[in-house]
Amino acid sequence: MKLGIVGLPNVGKSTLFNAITKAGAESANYPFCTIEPNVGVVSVPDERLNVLHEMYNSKKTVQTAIEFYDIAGLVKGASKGEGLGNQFLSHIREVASIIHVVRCFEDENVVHVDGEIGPLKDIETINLELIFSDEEIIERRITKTRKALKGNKKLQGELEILEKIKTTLEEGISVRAMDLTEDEWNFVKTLQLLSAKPIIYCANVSEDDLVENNMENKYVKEVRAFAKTENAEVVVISAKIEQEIAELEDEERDAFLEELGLKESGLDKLIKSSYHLLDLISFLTAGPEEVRAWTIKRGTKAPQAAGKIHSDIERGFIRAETIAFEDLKDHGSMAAAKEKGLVRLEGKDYVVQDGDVILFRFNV
Ligand SMILES: Nc1ncnc2c1ncn2[C@@H]1O[C@H](COP(=O)(O)OP(=O)(O)OP(=O)(O)O)[C@@H](O)[C@H]1O
Ligand SMILES: [Mg+2]
Repeated sequence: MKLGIVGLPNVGKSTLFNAITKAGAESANYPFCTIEPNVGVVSVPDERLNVLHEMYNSKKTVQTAIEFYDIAGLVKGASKGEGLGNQFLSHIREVASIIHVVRCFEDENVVHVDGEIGPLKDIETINLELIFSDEEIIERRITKTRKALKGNKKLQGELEILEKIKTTLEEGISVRAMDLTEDEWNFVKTLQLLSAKPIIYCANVSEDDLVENNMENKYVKEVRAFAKTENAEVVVISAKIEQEIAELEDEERDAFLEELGLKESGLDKLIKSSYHLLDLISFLTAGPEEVRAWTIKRGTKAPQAAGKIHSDIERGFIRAETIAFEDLKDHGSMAAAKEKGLVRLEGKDYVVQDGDVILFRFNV
């Protein structure tokens, strides 16, 4: 489950990556500084764990993690081999979701590959490369499906979706913006299209905009307007400041954030949003030894969730003693919540919800 950080050269991708992962990837003020993708594992902040940690007086807290890929800058013509060309399109193919960094800061000292700042044009440049690459895939697939259709009439439905996708791509619109049924999405997922990947637009603003303008400027507005057409989320950050913040110790960090008038760093917000973008949720386990968040796909049933902890628990699954985190928090302890009848005994068909605190009963 990886996210790829994508964008034009020199817009702040590696700076953001370093801030998120504290990894120290090379970032520099020249285009194509990054060639091979950097990979970083990032803990997902979860305040619920702090509450449980206090409640259980646990020895240890374990957060979940996701992986970020810092990909090389993409330029116009990449789908035809320009810049670093198909090589990084293939890196994008490997990730489940995309963080698209868009330059929204003015700084004469930082080169823009097109000579001027223009978020809409930048977004379009990147998206079109992904769209061109998808077009090739779709065309090949349509040819193949037409041939196979002669022997198998069932493929007619698929062909219709493929044609619909082709038309959308030809209009320069990403597949993720399409209005499709659940069945159609399930089919689309099998096609591995780049423009179908879920996306967050990450607007990278200057320090001044962060402090003085409440993270808004005319560029961010452009990004928001575009993102809306795809129902995509926008997260505003200042990568440069975030990198500075990331280098601080926890206490200094809190003080600095307060000084800037921020409740949480933009990064924490970005990481949380990224987690949801991957369609992941967390269930929690708690005890005196450890409190821990576990990652599952939304829609996972109790036994498979248990399998994340240990395959024996999945195999011998009896039931899941489950309580919603908020209920547990409101009552202060498991015993009090139990008394109020808030702990449910869930069976093998129960679909685990985000924030469920679970104790699995099993038998092997
Ligand atoms: N919010 C910001 N304000 C001002 N300068 C910034 C901001 N974010 C990044 N920069 C600067 O922009 C330059 C390019 O950053 P970075 O190397 O992270 O870009 P990149 O997108 O990874 O580029 P490449 O595609 O070449 O790898 C650096 O000098 C960095 O300090
Ligand atoms: Mg870079």
